[in-house]
Amino acid sequence: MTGDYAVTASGLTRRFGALTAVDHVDLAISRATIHGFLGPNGSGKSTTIRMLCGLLSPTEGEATVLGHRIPGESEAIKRKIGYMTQRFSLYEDLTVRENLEFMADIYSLPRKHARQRIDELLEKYELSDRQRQWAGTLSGGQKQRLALAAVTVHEPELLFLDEPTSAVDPQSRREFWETLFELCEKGTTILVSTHYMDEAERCHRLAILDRGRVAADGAPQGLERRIDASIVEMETDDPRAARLLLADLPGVLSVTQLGVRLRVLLDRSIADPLAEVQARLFGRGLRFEARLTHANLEDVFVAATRGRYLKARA
Ligand SMILES: Nc1ncnc2c1ncn2[C@@H]1O[C@H](COP(=O)(O)OP(=O)(O)OP(=O)(O)O)[C@@H](O)[C@H]1O
Repeated sequence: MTGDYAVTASGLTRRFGALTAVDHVDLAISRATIHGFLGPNGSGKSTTIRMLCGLLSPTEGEATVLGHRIPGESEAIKRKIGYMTQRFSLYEDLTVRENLEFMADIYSLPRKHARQRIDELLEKYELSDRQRQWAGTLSGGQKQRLALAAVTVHEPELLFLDEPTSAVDPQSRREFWETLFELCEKGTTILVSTHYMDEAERCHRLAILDRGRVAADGAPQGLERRIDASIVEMETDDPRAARLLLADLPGVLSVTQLGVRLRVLLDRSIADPLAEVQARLFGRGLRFEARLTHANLEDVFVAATRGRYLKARA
């Protein structure tokens, strides 16, 4: 079975003292797909990735990465993967080219092959004319491109990208994702963590992590169809008052304001969510219009985490 999958995990768990950072996570990531990890700060995304890279030992559970077991075969895994962190892990006082040469050296690429590969990557990531510039002086988008070039010098079969787009602008994010799809089409498997819903939506499959557990797992469109909540969208002349009235209605998971519109998520157990919302607002001096609507990925995230994070922000 592991032949079909680049990564499998069963009951993968990591504790730090009393804290369970990753709590019995199961995974099956097909080869040549993009698999997303979506989750709030501290939900265990980085810790899971670090275990799968062989950098951190699990407290419990099992996993295979490209057919190798972790943690026992971590050394074999490290040669076949690329791992890019939020901070890009570049050597700021080396030049762009030296950063790539250093990585080629780590992976023992023969000198001639390394030179060709580095030229190819500099061209591909539009860094040829900056190859003698210190990496520390590059812009955020350029650093990101160099970091991706650096972790793909040895043409890894599997890429772990831990929030790779958190420090770059929307245009760079878009271009970065186009590159990920190109790599994926050529056979690379990618596991990417993100806080952005639009990025999560682009993954072939997605795991939503919450407090170390997989709270939902599947193709983004499937998750939207199978959501465990009802959604009422409404327009009102006093969104703030309506939001306050709805926030404590039993069964309401979250109320999000979008200009004059409100998006209300209610527990699936409520038989007639539209009637509940209307009953709460009637006779309160508000003008409003409400309707049931389809879920988007943010709704799935809120339902999977039972509104914990949006409610906390409201
Ligand atoms: N080495 C460590 N020692 C102690 N606690 C740790 C260690 N590494 C992570 N943790 C804790 O484990 C939990 C999960 O952290 P992790 O970095 O995996 O979350 P995350 O989902 O990647 O968060 P973010 O989105 O902020 O990067 C956090 O509470 C964190 O403080």
